[in-house]
Amino acid sequence: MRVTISRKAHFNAAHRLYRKDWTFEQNDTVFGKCNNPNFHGHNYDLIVSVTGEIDQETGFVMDVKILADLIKEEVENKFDHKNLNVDVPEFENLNPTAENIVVVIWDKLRKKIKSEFDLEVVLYETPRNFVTYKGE
Ligand SMILES: Nc1nc2c(c(=O)[nH]1)N=C([C@H](O)[C@H](O)COP(=O)(O)OP(=O)(O)OP(=O)(O)O)CN2
Ligand SMILES: [Zn+2]
Repeated sequence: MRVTISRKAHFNAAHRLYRKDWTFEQNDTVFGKCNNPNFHGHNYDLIVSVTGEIDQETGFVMDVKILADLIKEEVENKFDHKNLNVDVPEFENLNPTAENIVVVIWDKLRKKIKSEFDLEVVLYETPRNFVTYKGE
């Protein structure tokens, strides 16, 4: 019997969507206002879901406090109030789109969560735009 537990989290970050190897005009055509050289920000919301068997002794799939601390350490402390392009090494040469951000977050968490658990991350870039990654 596999059950999913989920934890919501939040971070605020700035970014610019562009490719360093394209001209400003090329970037403007593809990324529009998101190519603003002065960056812009989002209030990102995150839902991290872990699926696994219920431990018969504890009744937990995983202690949600452990999951919350992990998200704080691996995501919030590294991304909150940061400029993703400038401050976060993973995006030095990777465009910080919602798609790329969710994969970076999933990779960070996957390394810290036991392989017996499935992991899914949903990232809201705006209240209406969100992406999902589960390692497939
Ligand atoms: N596939 C993607 N498309 C877009 C991404 C992305 O990460 N993946 N990102 C952006 C920009 O980051 C942009 O800043 C999004 O903001 P905005 O267009 O203002 O967001 P909304 O759609 O929620 O705003 P509306 O008011 O509904 O226009 C763009 N595209
Ligand atoms: Zn944006």
